[in-house]
Amino acid sequence: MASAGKKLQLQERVPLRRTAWKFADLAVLSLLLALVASRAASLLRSDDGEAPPRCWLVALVCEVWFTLVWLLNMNGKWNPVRFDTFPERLSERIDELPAVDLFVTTADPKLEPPLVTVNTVLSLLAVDYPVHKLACYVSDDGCSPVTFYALREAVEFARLWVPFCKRHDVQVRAPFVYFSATGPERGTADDVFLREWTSMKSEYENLVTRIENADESSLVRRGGEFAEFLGAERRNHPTIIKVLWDNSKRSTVEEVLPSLVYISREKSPRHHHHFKAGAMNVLTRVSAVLTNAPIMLNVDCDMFTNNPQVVLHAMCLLLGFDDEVRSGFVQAPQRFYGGLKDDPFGNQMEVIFQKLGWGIAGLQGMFYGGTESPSYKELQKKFGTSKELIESARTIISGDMFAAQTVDIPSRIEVAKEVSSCSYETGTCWALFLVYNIYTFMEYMDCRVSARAWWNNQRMQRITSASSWLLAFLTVLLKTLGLSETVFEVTRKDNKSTPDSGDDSTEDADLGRFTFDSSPVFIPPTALTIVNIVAISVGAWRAVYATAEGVPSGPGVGEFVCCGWL
Ligand SMILES: O=c1ccn([C@@H]2O[C@H](COP(=O)(O)OP(=O)(O)O[C@H]3O[C@H](CO)[C@@H](O)[C@H](O)[C@H]3O)[C@@H](O)[C@H]2O)c(=O)[nH]1
Ligand SMILES: [Mn+2]
Repeated sequence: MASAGKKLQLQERVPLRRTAWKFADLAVLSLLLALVASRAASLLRSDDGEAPPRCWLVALVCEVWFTLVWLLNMNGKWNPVRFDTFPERLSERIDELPAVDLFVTTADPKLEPPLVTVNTVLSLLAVDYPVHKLACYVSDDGCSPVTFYALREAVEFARLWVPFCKRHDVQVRAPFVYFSATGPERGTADDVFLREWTSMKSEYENLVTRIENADESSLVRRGGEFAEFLGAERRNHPTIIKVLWDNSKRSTVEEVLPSLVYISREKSPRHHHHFKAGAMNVLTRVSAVLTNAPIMLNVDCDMFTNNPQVVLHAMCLLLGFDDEVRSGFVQAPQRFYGGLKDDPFGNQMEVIFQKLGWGIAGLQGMFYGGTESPSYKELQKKFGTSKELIESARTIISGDMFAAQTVDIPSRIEVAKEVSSCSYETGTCWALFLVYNIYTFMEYMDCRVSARAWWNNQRMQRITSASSWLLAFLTVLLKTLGLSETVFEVTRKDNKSTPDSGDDSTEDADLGRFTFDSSPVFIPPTALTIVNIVAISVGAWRAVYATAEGVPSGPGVGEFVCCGWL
């Protein structure tokens, strides 16, 4: 037992070397400083008592801001570390392991199909951890009898699925992913396995059919367990709590399933429900009176654990320090399943998670991503409200603060147009432009993310910073001034595990494309594009005119490249 000798180390903090990157960091920084210095100098120099052009000031502000962001970014990435965990060493401390409450939130049976939530729950029920120390709570803000029914059916399936996964050491325990592979992962030589695999697959298909055919009104008419859903309006109903599986009385090692509890918290038009945060608070309170585990793990309904040992890995980090207070939560990196090839929408964040995530881990510990994060409940309560702060800090530090650049480049172009004879731009600006882009490109190569993905991310950064970030800024401004309320729209989820293998060819063709609708979110980037196209056309005309007339006042190559790049 553990007391018999010195406990084996559960985790190791491995510093990652990045000497060459540090030089690159400094190179970009010195170019930025040189640019700011020369901009400031030329502003001061502006002779004849004439006021310097206003856009020069704007450019200076943008460049200073960009330099500041770079400085923060650089600091965040400076000394990255990786944490290696040794879950096998926990085997001798099994009795000491703390209980864990697993939380899943879902909000809308249409946008978040119950089958998606069911898969998340199944992958959690099947994790490698002492079963009687686990309890899973599902919060349903949709107050949907279909979601409840789906979970009820899922329990029956789980009684077969969980032992199957553990017997055969299945790696991905979300059935929709597991069965989307062409055949059983193991060699066909194993007869028993093959038979079980085939029968599990057909059990799962039956489950899918039952859930997909479930119909709200006929479920409610069934009465019994469903009676409480009768007349329950989504935004106005009392709390519904249902224990779908209870292993508290039978806490033997043979027990196959963790407890599973369904909760649809009370809603009333008179009280704000605070979206996911509100749901999490209710989950914390309900679990406190039922199982009251010291640790909780929070997962959104469209996620699953891709590693059955995830809770054990987390324990290595939560218990692995001499002073346990030092570790308040563990953040698993988000990997996207069914993500499109080459990240056309720039939202897979692989490079950010690796570069900045490990960097921040080296400073003080990972930032809180809002999900996939086992944590001590006490700390959660304490810092719960500061999540926005942490997230905004993340955005501020993150490498994609290109927002500055989007404002930056056009203003620089304006400046350049007024004084095209000014020559410093050719030096510092070009070097900065090249070094900066090569730097971000190399980061993608380093993380083994394709060049295409880099390009797509560059594009999307321009679009998001000019659209959603700009509007988000305005929204926060309006909210702060008390002029409007923020609304949260749940994003649509589906459970296709391989988007590019579907047979709906028209839908496939549109997968990597942007869908434009009437949303005002598209106005700013479209306006910017038009302005730049006009600028290029006018510039081209002026360049041709200037060459023809022999007057040296046409725009330079820099202007064209910058306009095009933007
Ligand atoms: O009223 C609500 C609204 C949402 N949710 C749940 O909250 C989660 C996140 O909602 P989603 O629409 O998927 O938003 P995302 O933009 O994907 O959320 C990301 O960003 C959020 C805010 O930072 C984090 O909380 C999430 O974990 C993270 O996945 C989902 O499980 C929802 O079911 C609720 O429970 N109640
Ligand atoms: Mn989500």
